[in-house]
Amino acid sequence: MTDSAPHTPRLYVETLPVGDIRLLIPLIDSRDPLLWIRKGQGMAGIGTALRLEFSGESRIVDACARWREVADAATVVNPLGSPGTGLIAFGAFAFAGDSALPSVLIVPRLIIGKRDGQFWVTKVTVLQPGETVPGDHPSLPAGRQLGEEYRISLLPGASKPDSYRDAVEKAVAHILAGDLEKVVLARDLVGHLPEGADLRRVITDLALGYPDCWTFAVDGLIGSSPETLVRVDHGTVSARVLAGTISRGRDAEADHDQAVALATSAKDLDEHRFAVASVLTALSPHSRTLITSEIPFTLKLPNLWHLASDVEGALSDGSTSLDLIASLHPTAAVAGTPTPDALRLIGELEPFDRGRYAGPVGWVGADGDGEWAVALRCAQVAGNGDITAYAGAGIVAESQPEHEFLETRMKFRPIVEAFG
Ligand SMILES: C=C(O[C@@H]1C=C(C(=O)O)C=C[C@H]1O)C(=O)O
Repeated sequence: MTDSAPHTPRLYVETLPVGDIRLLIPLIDSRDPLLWIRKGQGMAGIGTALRLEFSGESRIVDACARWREVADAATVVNPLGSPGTGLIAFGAFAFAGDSALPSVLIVPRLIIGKRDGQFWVTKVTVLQPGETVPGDHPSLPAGRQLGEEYRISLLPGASKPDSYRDAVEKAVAHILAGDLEKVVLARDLVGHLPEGADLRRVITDLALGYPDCWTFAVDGLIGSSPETLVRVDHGTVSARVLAGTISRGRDAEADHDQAVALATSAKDLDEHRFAVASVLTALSPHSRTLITSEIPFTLKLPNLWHLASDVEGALSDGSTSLDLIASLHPTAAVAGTPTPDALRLIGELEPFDRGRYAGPVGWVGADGDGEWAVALRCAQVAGNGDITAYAGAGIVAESQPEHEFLETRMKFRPIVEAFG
């Protein structure tokens, strides 16, 4: 844990219901946006009341413990009690324990939320010694117009197209040799953000283009993910597992044929089976009532079809959403099977640090409830404006390098188009 604060800050958190908020994106910072929305609902954050950093293999477990201390020490005035109200932290965790990028939990100074016809503002104050109540109450900030339009091309980074195809070939050879069953290999694209560029433009494009996905912005990690790693809400747990992908068809008939081809593809069903099994194995110690359908369904996104399975259950051990992401990450949808062998091969074949790509991104509340997605279809924007986008594909025995390369190209589309 890199957060070395000797004491736990005392947060004073006050939520107030407010009138209709039409749009959240105009409210957030143009260069350091904090956001979590789906179908226009969710939370926006402004400023930083508290930033906790974690690293190493124990980064998620450390975050669980530290968050409990922070929540226990906080005074929360919250007349609403619904998800996202009161004290929350936005979070993004690195995929790997040896990543150079820290994992973070960020408590904003101001949180603005909308959900199921309810609108609220939460103000977070770090109390000074002796202080018991801050002077002022939460109030709605004014939105600001988006900055000028810009277009950025994202080009191959450390992983060039040919080296990606080679890596897939090597991975298939390992699988055929019996070293492992599945590995997810990613590649990267890079670009640079112009001085003064307003990231809310990219976020608006993602949110409008992919309304059914989680559009997120946390510590420079920006994207729109279709995959719910885990959601905890008053004792219930749910997840949406995705693995298995095919392109959309050119017209309605071809599109339908593509969905049928995906739903009957032995290769994709195999990939999917590994992913569902890894989620069930991770969640079953925490829930005795997990339900998932026998066969996956096809999920239609603007850029592709996925095989999907929803998992749901009642929590039997009071786990928080952070406890569960510690158990779940990394799933076979983004690492492979068996996990240790897949991680070793990723380290060997991917010529870059994944950073927070394919790690958990989301939010946690004071009671531990929260929503976490797998950070996919995303890019990390560094403080100096450097942009790195990532996309990967699950490799199994039947995988073909060119096919997997084209699959990553489809998965890059949301982020490439939002910047481009
Ligand atoms: C690895 C990614 O996606 C994951 C891999 C998938 C697959 O291999 O079919 C599908 C959805 C995701 O679980 C990515 O988008 O980068």
